[in-house]
Amino acid sequence: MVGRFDRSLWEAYVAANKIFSQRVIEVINPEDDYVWIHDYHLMVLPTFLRRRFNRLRMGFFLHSPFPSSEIYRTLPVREEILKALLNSDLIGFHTFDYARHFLSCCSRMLGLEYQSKRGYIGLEYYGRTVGIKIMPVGIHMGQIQSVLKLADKDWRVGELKQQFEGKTILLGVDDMDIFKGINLKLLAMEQLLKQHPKWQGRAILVQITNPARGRGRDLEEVQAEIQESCRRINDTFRLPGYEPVIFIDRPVSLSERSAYFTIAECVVVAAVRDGMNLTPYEYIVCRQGVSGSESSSESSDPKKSMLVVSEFIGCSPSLSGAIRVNPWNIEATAEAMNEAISMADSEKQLRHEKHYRYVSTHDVAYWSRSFYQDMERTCKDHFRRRCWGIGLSFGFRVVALDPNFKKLNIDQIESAYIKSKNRAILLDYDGTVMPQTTINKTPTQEVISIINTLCSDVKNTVFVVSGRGRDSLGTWFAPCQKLGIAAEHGYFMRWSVDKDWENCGQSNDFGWIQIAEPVMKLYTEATDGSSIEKKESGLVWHHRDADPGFGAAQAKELLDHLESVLANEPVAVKSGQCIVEVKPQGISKGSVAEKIFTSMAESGRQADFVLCIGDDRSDEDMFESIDNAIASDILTSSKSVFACTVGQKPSKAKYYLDDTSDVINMLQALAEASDPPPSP
Ligand SMILES: O=P(O)(O)OC[C@H]1O[C@H](O[C@H]2O[C@H](CO)[C@@H](O)[C@H](O)[C@H]2O)[C@H](O)[C@@H](O)[C@@H]1O
Repeated sequence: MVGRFDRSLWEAYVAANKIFSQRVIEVINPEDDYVWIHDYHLMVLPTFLRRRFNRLRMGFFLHSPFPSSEIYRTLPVREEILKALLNSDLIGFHTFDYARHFLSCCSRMLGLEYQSKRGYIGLEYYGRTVGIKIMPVGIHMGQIQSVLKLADKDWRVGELKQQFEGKTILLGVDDMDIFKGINLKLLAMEQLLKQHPKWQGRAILVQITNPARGRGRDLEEVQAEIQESCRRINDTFRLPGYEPVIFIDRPVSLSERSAYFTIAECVVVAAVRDGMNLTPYEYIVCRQGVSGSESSSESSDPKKSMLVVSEFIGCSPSLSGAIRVNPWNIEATAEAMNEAISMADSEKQLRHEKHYRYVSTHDVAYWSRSFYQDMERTCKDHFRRRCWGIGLSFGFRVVALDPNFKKLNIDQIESAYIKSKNRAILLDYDGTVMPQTTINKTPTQEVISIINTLCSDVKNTVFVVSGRGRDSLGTWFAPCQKLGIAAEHGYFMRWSVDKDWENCGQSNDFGWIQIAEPVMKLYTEATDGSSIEKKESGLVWHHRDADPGFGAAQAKELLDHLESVLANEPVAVKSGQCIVEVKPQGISKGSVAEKIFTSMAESGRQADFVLCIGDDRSDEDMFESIDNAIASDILTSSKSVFACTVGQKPSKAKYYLDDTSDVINMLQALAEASDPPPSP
């Protein structure tokens, strides 16, 4: 039966996490301590701790699988859990698959894209970079090695060797729960004896099963199935002095378990889901043995071990010498078991050596050191940044900003505006004065009126600087007679309606379109919802209407593809908001800004006030050009330079506004502070 979501259970879970947070808060020193939270029981704890301490250094490690977004998205509290985890600084997973599922949920449900920088994966979340760590946990080498030295283990090894003399032991060690695939393993054993009769009377499956920790009908059904399979297999294949399945369902100490590992030719894990599963690691270390142990298996003979492991468990990717199986495929698992126990000793030894090298170096101490180092790196700027918490309940998050990155204060810019005499006002279009989500891209009457008021102040030089084509911009802004327009990132420029368009391109060679267009078409055909926009000077591939994850992945691939095929062409390939664009070399919003500042300076009206505002990567070129213009004295360095990005994100701009409505409000304030047009 599929369980329904029960809100009261969720509330109890949240309440338990809250109580946990209160205890943690009592004991930590938030300035010095690192907090490392473990596993699914405490997934919303980061929010409770972050609410209390904005700058607390906090990591989270999930020891269980993170489901694929197709499953996760059915959860009624899906956003709450993701947002809570994102209040940590570093989120760890055992495998790339689990991390990939989490990242894809963040992309699909929260619209967050991850970036990989120099090998580290990070998610930008309100100015904080949340690190993603992929590192499977290891075992405690010291603990196992000390158990291996115990006399009672040696004694038990001796007993077992006697008991199973001449037999080949396949071993299973699992908890009794519904995910461990114990019955699938028994069915595979039965199949092995049928498919390969030579093992009848010789191969034994010893299945150690730790007593169940839970209860319920599902578990009872699984237990009944297991009992029935054991009975059937033994009734069918039993011989005098031979039981093919030995089922041990009592608590087994680590020392006794080690003895079983020592005598087993192969360990089989058939779990259908398991976060990690360290049984194979323990087995490998026990088969290696330690010097000082008396049991003969730990002689100086070459060591060997064999593993058959389910591909659905976290340790599977790290065990490259194991035979990996889909445990639901009984025949294939039986074949893998046969292959494992029939393999030549030399091959078993090589596989064992490879595994032992990995397991002994990647132990639990290595894992925790590595996580801690990544936490240190991820949190290194915590106390330098300005942080504040916003949002209620699970919407709570901390906004962190570089100390030099401030929200644009309207009073401050207005006062600088009033004091200045020559102003340069450069406005991006999409995402700045026009919301990205609006379908009708024609500017509103309000925008036209504000821009017209700004243009009619003789102190102002106002430009719309956009990636869009000159036809649409020219039509939309026809009522703004004095407005300058830079279209297609500045390939075309016009200083006012009564002036001609200038072509600023350095080359008329558009042969590259023959190369770029077929590549873009290929991606368009392969990516449902994507399209190509042809501009006069460039080509744009749009993926806003494609599946978010697939579109973003295809965009990365396309960018790479175009860069390589166009390497010798006079073009630049850039990505932007849901676009990949090819445009002529030397054309950028940065050069537009430079031209405007230079022209103003040359006409004796050097700008003493600059407002430059945009939201996208192409606008960063404008922000950068301001610094260059100051360095080359085209602009004077004064406090009246306002480079502003829309949305809080890493930027070369010193200021930000939250969204387009903030931009319009700010421009409205400047319009109100403007001088009226001179009387005719
Ligand atoms: O420089 P901007 O004014 O910010 O213009 C950049 C691009 O704007 C247009 O694309 C944007 O709007 C599309 C919807 O109409 C949207 O799907 C896309 O994601 C946005 O980036 C324009 O189509 C591009 O040519 C411009 O480069």
